[in-house]
Amino acid sequence: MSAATRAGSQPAGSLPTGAVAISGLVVETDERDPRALVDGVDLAVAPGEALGIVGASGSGKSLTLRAVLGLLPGGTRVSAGSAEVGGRAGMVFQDPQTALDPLTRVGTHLVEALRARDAEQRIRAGRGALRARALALLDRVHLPDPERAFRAYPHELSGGQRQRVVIALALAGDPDALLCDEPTTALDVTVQRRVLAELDELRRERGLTLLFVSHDLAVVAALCERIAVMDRGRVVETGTIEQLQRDPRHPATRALLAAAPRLPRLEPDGDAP
Ligand SMILES: Nc1ncnc2c1ncn2[C@@H]1O[C@H](COP(=O)(O)OP(=O)(O)OP(=O)(O)O)[C@@H](O)[C@H]1O
Repeated sequence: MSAATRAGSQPAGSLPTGAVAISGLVVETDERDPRALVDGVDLAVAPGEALGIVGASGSGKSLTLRAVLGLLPGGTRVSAGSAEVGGRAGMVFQDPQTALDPLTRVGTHLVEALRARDAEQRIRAGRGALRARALALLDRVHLPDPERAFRAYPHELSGGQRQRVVIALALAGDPDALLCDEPTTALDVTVQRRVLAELDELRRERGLTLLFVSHDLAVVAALCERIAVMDRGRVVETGTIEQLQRDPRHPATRALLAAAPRLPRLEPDGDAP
């Protein structure tokens, strides 16, 4: 999907492929007496960079990410500034249930996504070729039995497997940037670590830009070289995890550090629970 949300009059599409640019972004409630939910956010992500947005619940992380995708929820709107991504964006959200139609087999989801991407490039592949590409994607995200997963309905897979399917689905669109909103929050800690390792590997392999939202500083620190801390609709501090740990300046940063005393490293082991 190519996504751009803008309130200004600049021409779209001038960003380098994979770059994300958020500039003076204000998201308000869509009321006569509007309230600012995101209040002047500036963030730039270079192609191939991983930026984490971390903050307490309600700080405006999801709305910022959704503004980049042009997918703000009803009742909210961009009232100033802009948020855009250069090239195609793939998204991975918290709840695989919402990304996967329960009545549609995993293979069908993937084949449709691949066909849509082909159509953008005016390519028409046959069923067999699409199926082979779908199976390769399921294999790529380390699903233990791609053939079985291809035939399965979403509820027939574990939570970790479903989230891998969602990642495969995002990859089917051949994204330049991957935008993730709490993609592992619903998973238990071991599975969470493996899915994060998977995202990290994909990112390095494909040179993907990553914009990753979480309330959990440990998760963001494991994956992202730069971290933006949000509080009440604003970015209050930005830095590497080392900088934030050494010299946290904002109370919101200190609170997040206190909630994540141990900052884990990723430990990929190839297993797919
Ligand atoms: N559709 C909506 N209409 C009105 N207010 C909304 C809407 N969606 C979100 N908000 C409000 O905007 C603020 C920011 O929400 P957002 O979802 O971006 O927070 P968040 O940091 O992602 O939190 P969480 O970690 O809980 O998802 C919150 O106060 C929330 O209540």
